[in-house]
Amino acid sequence: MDRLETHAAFGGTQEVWKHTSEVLGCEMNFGIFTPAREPGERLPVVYWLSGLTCSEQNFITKAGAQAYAAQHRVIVVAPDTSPRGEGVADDPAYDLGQGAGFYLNATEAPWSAHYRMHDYVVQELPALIEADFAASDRRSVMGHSMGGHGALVAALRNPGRYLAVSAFSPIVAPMQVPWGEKAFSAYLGPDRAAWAEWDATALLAGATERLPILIDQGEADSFLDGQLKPWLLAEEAARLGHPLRLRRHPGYDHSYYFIASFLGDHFAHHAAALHG
Ligand SMILES: N[C@@H](CCC(=O)N[C@@H](CSC=O)C(=O)NCC(=O)O)C(=O)O
Repeated sequence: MDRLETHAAFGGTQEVWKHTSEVLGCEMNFGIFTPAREPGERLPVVYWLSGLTCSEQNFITKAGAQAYAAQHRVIVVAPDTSPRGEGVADDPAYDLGQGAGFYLNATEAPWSAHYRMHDYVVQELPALIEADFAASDRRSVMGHSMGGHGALVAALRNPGRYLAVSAFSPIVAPMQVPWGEKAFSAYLGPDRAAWAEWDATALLAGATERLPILIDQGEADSFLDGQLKPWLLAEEAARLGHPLRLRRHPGYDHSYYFIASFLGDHFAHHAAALHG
């Protein structure tokens, strides 16, 4: 494992590391912010999952997360959004292939050779973080757009693994929107029954844990009506009695300006559970 960057920030350290992922079969970068801590102290970890076209850099450079992580004494880990490299399948479109891993385990060639982002972010990366950094095994997950979908699905598929979950502008029902239909057709094939295992709205009825969900959504988001449709998850949650808070914000778009505006509320939500 190689450290590519280190920067002092808010009394702690923002780093970027490169490592070889056995699960993905390629080299991967991730960002990790570690607050100031006592010698030997281990801190809980917030995993951030980014959206389409992102690398590990977008969140660590644009969201302003380090101030909140330092305030709440949590580590923040931000992985890349797909396997990468010359030997990894890709597509010229921004919403498929490298930069668009959708946090699932692909079953269809050529994608199945490397695209196992669910197992990477849920299993392999936390195991590395908890072995090689000052991290405890108290975890939470949040994300944006495709990464919001990833956060919701990671929590719903893995009861007991995360103490909190939240999302900004998530793709809540990928089976019902063009981004998800395109990616799931490629990565999972034509059987829509297989798709349901990676769709938060479809998974909610079978959830064995009622972990509260916090969602923030901008009303000036150009993807809101076509790709995101957060009301689909909110309606299903209401039907099932699953705790979900959907906050709609007039004037805010899909960008990191929106994320930065409300990220402090998400850190407070996560920290309450992680330190509780
Ligand atoms: N067509 C656009 C779409 C890319 C985009 O908006 N990406 C978002 C996430 S969208 C859902 O997953 C993003 O986070 N972009 C990075 C950023 O720093 O803003 C395009 O190709 O630009």
